[in-house]
Amino acid sequence: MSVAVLGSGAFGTALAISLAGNGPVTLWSRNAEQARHMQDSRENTVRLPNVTLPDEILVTADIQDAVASDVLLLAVPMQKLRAALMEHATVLAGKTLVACCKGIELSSGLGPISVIQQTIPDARPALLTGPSFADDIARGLPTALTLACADGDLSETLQTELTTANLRLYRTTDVIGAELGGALKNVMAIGCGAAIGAGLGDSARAALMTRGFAEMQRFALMRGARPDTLMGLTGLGDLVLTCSSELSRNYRFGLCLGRNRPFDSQTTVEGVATARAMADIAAAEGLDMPISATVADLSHGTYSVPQAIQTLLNRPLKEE
Ligand SMILES: NC(=O)C1=CN([C@@H]2O[C@H](COP(=O)(O)OP(=O)(O)OC[C@H]3O[C@@H](n4cnc5c(N)ncnc54)[C@H](OP(=O)(O)O)[C@@H]3O)[C@@H](O)[C@H]2O)C=CC1
Ligand SMILES: O=C(CO)COP(=O)(O)O
Repeated sequence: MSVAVLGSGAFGTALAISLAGNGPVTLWSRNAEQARHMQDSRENTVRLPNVTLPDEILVTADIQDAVASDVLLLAVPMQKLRAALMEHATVLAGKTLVACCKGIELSSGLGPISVIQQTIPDARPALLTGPSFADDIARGLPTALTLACADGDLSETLQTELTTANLRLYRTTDVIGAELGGALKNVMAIGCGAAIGAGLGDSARAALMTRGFAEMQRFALMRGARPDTLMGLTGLGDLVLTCSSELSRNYRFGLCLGRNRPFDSQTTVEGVATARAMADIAAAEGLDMPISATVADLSHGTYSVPQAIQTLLNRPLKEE
């Protein structure tokens, strides 16, 4: 089964490198100059420097080269997914499309699978998610991820085809749970980064992770996820990774908020839009999601860190 990756950012490049161990991979970039540079220099100097692209990877800016593959991995940021799909809707029709992004679309409140279903109705959608830093995957370090697909047969096929020497895939048919585990943990990572950045300590981080996880589960159940899905790689696993490592951009963004320092606006930080989406949906549904709402306000500059702390600590006491 041939594989192409659409989107040559950090994650798309890392996945292409890992999959190259299974055979030829096409890595598509929307930027022709960057594609040429990567193909010639065998390095993605912009998004994933200091890692060599194996010879099995063809980097191209010609979408026809990519859509000739059986399976297409979509490695673009969540808020860009719809535009990327719509731009190439004709050639993506009927394809197996595996979203690799983590987030909730702000304009619609939908996750990546639903966005694929809306834009390319006859595509066969799946999702690859879970705890993994692009750098780790690209360096061949062991990683375990979740492959989610509502079609059980396709789920098994993709699990087999996309597993590599260092990338072990588990499968689930709970696409809603898988989507939300990956999306919501980024919101909590921003909150944890802010707490550590502001010097609030590891105990505060543990409290935020635990109570944040309770919010993630509450939200996911409301949206129809299976109760156990978020206990796996896509929920708890990714929460632990992202809330505790400075390799995470969401966590680093939070650190800067906590330290009152600027953050590079060109860096992809999925949790900012997702926090807003999550807080708005929760408010409309009457769900109690204080950490998510606070992270949304903090990320968008409505709250300062001291205000955020006071808001969370001064709430009425309750049962756990
Ligand atoms: N990095 C990581 O460790 C991990 C990332 N992910 C997820 O993967 C997704 C992508 O993240 P990541 O690769 O790190 O992000 P990056 O910021 O490194 O790269 C994003 C890529 O998407 C491309 N892109 C943006 N908009 C479009 C579009 N409309 N059409 C085509 N390409 C587009 C960008 O192209 P250009 O350079 O031209 O702007 C860029 O190559 C995110 O949802 C993230 O949460 C998941 C697990 C790990
Ligand atoms: O999703 C990730 C780890 O699983 C990557 O996290 P960041 O997007 O915060 O860098």
